[in-house]
Amino acid sequence: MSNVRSCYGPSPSGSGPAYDDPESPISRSPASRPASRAPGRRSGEEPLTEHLVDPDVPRDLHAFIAGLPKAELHVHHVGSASPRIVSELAARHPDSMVPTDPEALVDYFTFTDFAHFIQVYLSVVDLIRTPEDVRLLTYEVARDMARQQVRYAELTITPYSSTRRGIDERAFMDAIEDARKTAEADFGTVLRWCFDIPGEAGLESAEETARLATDDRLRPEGLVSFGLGGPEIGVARPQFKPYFDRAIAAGLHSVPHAGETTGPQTVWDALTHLRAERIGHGTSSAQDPKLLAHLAERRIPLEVCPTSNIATRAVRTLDEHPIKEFTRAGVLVTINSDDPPMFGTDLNNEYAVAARLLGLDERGLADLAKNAVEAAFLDEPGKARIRDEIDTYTSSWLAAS
Ligand SMILES: O=C(O)c1cccc(C(=O)CC[C@H]2O[C@@H](n3cnc4c(=O)[nH]cnc43)[C@H](O)[C@@H]2O)c1
Ligand SMILES: [Zn+2]
Repeated sequence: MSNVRSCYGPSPSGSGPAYDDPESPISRSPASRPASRAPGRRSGEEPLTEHLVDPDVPRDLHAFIAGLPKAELHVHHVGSASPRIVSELAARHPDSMVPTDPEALVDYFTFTDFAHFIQVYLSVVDLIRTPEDVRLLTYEVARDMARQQVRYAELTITPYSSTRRGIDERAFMDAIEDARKTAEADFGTVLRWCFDIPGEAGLESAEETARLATDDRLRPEGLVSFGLGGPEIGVARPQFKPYFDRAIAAGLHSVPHAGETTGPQTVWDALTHLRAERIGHGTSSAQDPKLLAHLAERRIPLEVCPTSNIATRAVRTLDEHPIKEFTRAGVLVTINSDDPPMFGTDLNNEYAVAARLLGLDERGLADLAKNAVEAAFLDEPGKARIRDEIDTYTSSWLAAS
């Protein structure tokens, strides 16, 4: 059993904050809620997961993070399905093997290793069977993001997994686009897509993903990048070069996972063969000083997902996470949640983890949030808007302190 539990269980730090989604059937009692934040510091509704409070991070800093406008660059579509969404989908498809009982989900979302995580992940993929399921998932994920003050997110979607399960490709694209536009209008969160190849599914999946991403009749307006996910062991990056070449030629950015569960050579391969512009995880880059120097010099960002790395056992403990080595080497670090409910985290918690591991105060956290804006595949006016929001929020927070 992993020492990191799902959102229903103890915190990554082991101190036991439990999931407190106000809509969750197992919200904590008011008595167990964290003390209220300083009055007048932020407006709007409660953050989604105020429960995730690292005791080593000052409460005020948690409150600052909760209100900080953020961008997220590495977060999976199906992996973002909250217990509330999973329950709703499981109710629609009662023959599914995914438990609906929150207590059972605690164990279900506890992983022995990366392969086990993928096995569980695919059982949740099996819950997405109709275009309406796709629309519901996408829209509700945006709602959850907006509650964490996420202004912009690049959501990694694996269209192959849906089309091979029989969802019509046109209806799939319409569903994500409809959800994207409605969510932006309703919540103000801008969504963009990264279509990823599930590498372990072979070159057939690469062909299908490249086709869906580059066919002008299908390609959704919100698509900005092309990725490669799933297990890395035995799934060499260079074989995907022709598919990335096609995607890049069609104007998409290259953002493969690399160095999550294998060594730094995989990151080099992603850079050399797949022309990666950002690296998903890149955790093992820390083992290769030349690689770190290369990433820093070329300003190739790492999409760091600390809690994910513990949950899948890619890294043993948070204190052993190489994030500090990345920043020390001058690498542009962005903070992300990967598959937040499955890993018992959310983006706010990942910022709190980063604050602790990097010793950041409010200004440091604001800079971290701006790293994600810099690394985003968003136009300059869009970036400037979020940066201004971050600066205004931070200045008024500090002025009130
Ligand atoms: O959909 C299928 O039929 C299928 C068949 C064979 C293999 C696969 C996959 O390997 C799907 C993996 C899927 O996992 C996603 N994901 C989510 N979190 C992570 C992560 O931390 N690291 C790598 N991959 C992750 C990713 O989007 C893959 O496409 C599917
Ligand atoms: Zn990922």
